[in-house]
Amino acid sequence: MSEPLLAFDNVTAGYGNAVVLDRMSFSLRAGESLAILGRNGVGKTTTLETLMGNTRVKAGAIRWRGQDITRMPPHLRVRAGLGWVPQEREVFPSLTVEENLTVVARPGAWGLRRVYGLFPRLQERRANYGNQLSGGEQQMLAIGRALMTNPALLLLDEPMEGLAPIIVEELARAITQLCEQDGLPSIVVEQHPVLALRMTHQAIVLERGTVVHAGASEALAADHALLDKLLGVGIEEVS
Ligand SMILES: Nc1ncnc2c1ncn2[C@@H]1O[C@H](COP(=O)(O)OP(=O)(O)OP(=O)(O)O)[C@@H](O)[C@H]1O
Repeated sequence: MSEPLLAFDNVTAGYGNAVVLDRMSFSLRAGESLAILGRNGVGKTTTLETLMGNTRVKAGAIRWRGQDITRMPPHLRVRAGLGWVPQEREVFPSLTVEENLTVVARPGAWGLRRVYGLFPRLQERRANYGNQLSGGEQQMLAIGRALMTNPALLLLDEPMEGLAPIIVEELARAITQLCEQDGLPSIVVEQHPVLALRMTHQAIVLERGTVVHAGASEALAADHALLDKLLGVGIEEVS
């Protein structure tokens, strides 16, 4: 089998002396999307932070496109193709939508026109400032901005958090389109398993910083008893 796009190999990592990830292993193949699920505080965000180089790795290795990036500084990881959409969105408030997008642009297939095609709402709001946007629009802008860097992998940390159901649907459609039609792999950290499993090919479930389940998203979504066991999701919530 060919080398995975991304692999965590027994990664132990945390903040200072605190260990959050405990010998974590998982991999992602090219063209696939992965959901990272788990209850509060199990290390989902820390997994993305570790991938971006923002934690202290004590043991194990991270390989990206065949290269060991375990010790690579964060800015070089961005240059190597990791596109990070932080949970806080971090839209620049005093720049317009269009400026927010163009300020980070790097050459590649993604440009303004394509981002506006994915999120027509951003085009309508292109002259508005970051601080004039709704939460949903900010999230679209955060994703659009990551796309403008022309990443090879998109990392989304709880993209739906706090958003109205209609916006959640719009974002879910866009994220699914990115992977299915545009062939852009993604990792989605989500509190809501049903939504995350719908948008992804593969899923891992974490408990106390380690992977306790790995498999196809569709299979996990259909196994209500397993979902309940792993995540405490009642059957009524998954139907
Ligand atoms: N910057 C930090 N410094 C120290 N400890 C941290 C830091 N960020 C997170 N932690 C701790 O790491 C553990 C895992 O947190 P993390 O945010 O990765 O979990 P999560 O699964 O994403 O949770 P949630 O769904 O609540 O966001 C928690 O115990 C948290 O308190």
